[in-house]
Parts: sequence; structure tokens; C-alpha cells
Amino acid sequence: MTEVPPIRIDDLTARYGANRVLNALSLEVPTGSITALLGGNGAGKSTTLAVLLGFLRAESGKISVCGIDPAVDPDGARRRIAYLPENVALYEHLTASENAEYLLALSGDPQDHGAIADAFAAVGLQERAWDERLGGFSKGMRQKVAIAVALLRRVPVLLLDEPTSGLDPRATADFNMLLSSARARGTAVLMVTHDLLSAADVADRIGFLESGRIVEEVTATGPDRFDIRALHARFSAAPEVPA
Ligand SMILES: Nc1ncnc2c1ncn2[C@@H]1O[C@H](COP(=O)(O)OP(=O)(O)OP(=O)(O)O)[C@@H](O)[C@H]1O
Repeated sequence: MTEVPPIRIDDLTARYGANRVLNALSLEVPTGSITALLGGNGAGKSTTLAVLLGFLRAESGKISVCGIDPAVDPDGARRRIAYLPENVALYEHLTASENAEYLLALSGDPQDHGAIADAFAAVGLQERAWDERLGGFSKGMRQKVAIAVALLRRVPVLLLDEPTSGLDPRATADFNMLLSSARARGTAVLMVTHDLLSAADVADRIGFLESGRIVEEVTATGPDRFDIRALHARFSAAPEVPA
């Protein structure tokens, strides 16, 4: 029996009003792999995530999350997805542990203190921060709380919108290591990003999105994985689409 890919998009078209944003988009993210979507402003990267999450309906084409059409069963699709938006929404007046406890209970995956502590340790959140309120946390620390929650849910699909924007190189490298461990556990990761270096560091495949369709895909090969210079030339050549 052939396995249903965690993310599959076939010939997808979607629009906001009169503005056709996704245009014959096709994309597959297999189990245990990381795909990065790059593209200029307004190319349709975040919209691709919105369709997978069932926030926007496709006009035509097919989309499935572990075999579920998010337009037909958005809750079913979302139960299989951990989603990190660019600006992670956490509760400022709760501590890191309380945030994790609350968010996991909300998503129907309650976890005990021990599991949360293990996840915080795994993502490198310093122990003294676990019981601190989020008010004074840096963006990197917030990302760690959010990714710990996402990983604790052990869902098959992880969607990330600009996960490394605003992170320093050390925090970006730490974050990429976490993604690698999620991949090793079988998670299908789709990240949209402008961070070519981070994508080249961690992704198995990079797709370039232009005007709502993937115009080129490159796959990591050999010890050097990607030809960064060629990617940079390619990426800088992508036209910007007015928002
Ligand atoms: N909620 C919305 N309502 C109407 N139009 C929208 C909405 N969200 C996005 N758009 C439009 O859809 C197009 C694609 O936007 P999208 O956010 O998917 O691009 P992006 O590739 O993620 O860009 P960026 O790199 O700037 O984040 C843009 O023209 C944008 O103005």
C-alpha cells in the first residue's frame, strides 16, 4: 500500500477576492523531511500555510493533510498540524510552564510537568526561565517555548512561518537542530522563509515560489547539500510582487 504523504498539494488555485494568490501550486512533503518555501514578498508563501490550515478555501485543485482535506474537515487537519506563526502568540502573564500546560490542554494533548520539563530541556530553554512569566522573554526564548509545545504534541506535520526572523545566528542554529530532530522522529516540516542560509542549512528540499506557483525545486545532494551561491543568485532574481 502506498503511504499517504503528510502534505500533498496538487494544482491548487486560491484567491483573496479578485486577487488570485495561488496559481497551479503543486507540492509534496514526505514523512521525515523538511521543505523550505522561498519567494519574494507577496509570492503566496503564508497563503499556502493558510490553505493547509483550512483558513482559506482552495478555488480548484487538491490539498490534503495526512489524507484529510482541510476545507472539508479543518479540525481534523489541524489536529495533525503544529503551526508556528511568525509572531508566536503566548500568554504574557503566565510562566513558560503554564503556557505549555495551557496550550497543550487547549489542543487536546495534555502533558504532565515532567514531559514539559524534558521538552524545555531538549529545546535548550534555560531551567531558571521555566517558571518565569513570559514578559521578559526574548524572541528566541519564546520560540523555544512554542517549539517545545509543538514537539510535545507529536503531530505528523509542522508548519513554520518565518521561524528564524529576528533570531541571532546561534539561536537560528539551535532552532535548526530542533527541526532536524523533529525530522528524525518522522515529522513532515514545511517552513516558509526569507532566510536562505537557514533553509540551505536544514532543508532537504527548497522550492521557489513566484506568483503563487513553484517555479523551481532543488534537493540537497552530497556533503555540500546546496550550492549557496547559485541559490542566492536564483533567490535574488525572484521578482517582487506588490502586496
Ligand atoms: N487576509 C488577506 N486578505 C486579502 N489579501 C491577502 C490576505 N493575506 C494575503 N493577501 C494577499 O495575498 C498575496 C500573497 O500574500 P502572502 O502573505 O501569502 O505572501 P508571502 O509570500 O507570505 O509574502 P511575505 O514574504 O511578504 O510574507 C499578497 O498580494 C497579499 O496582499
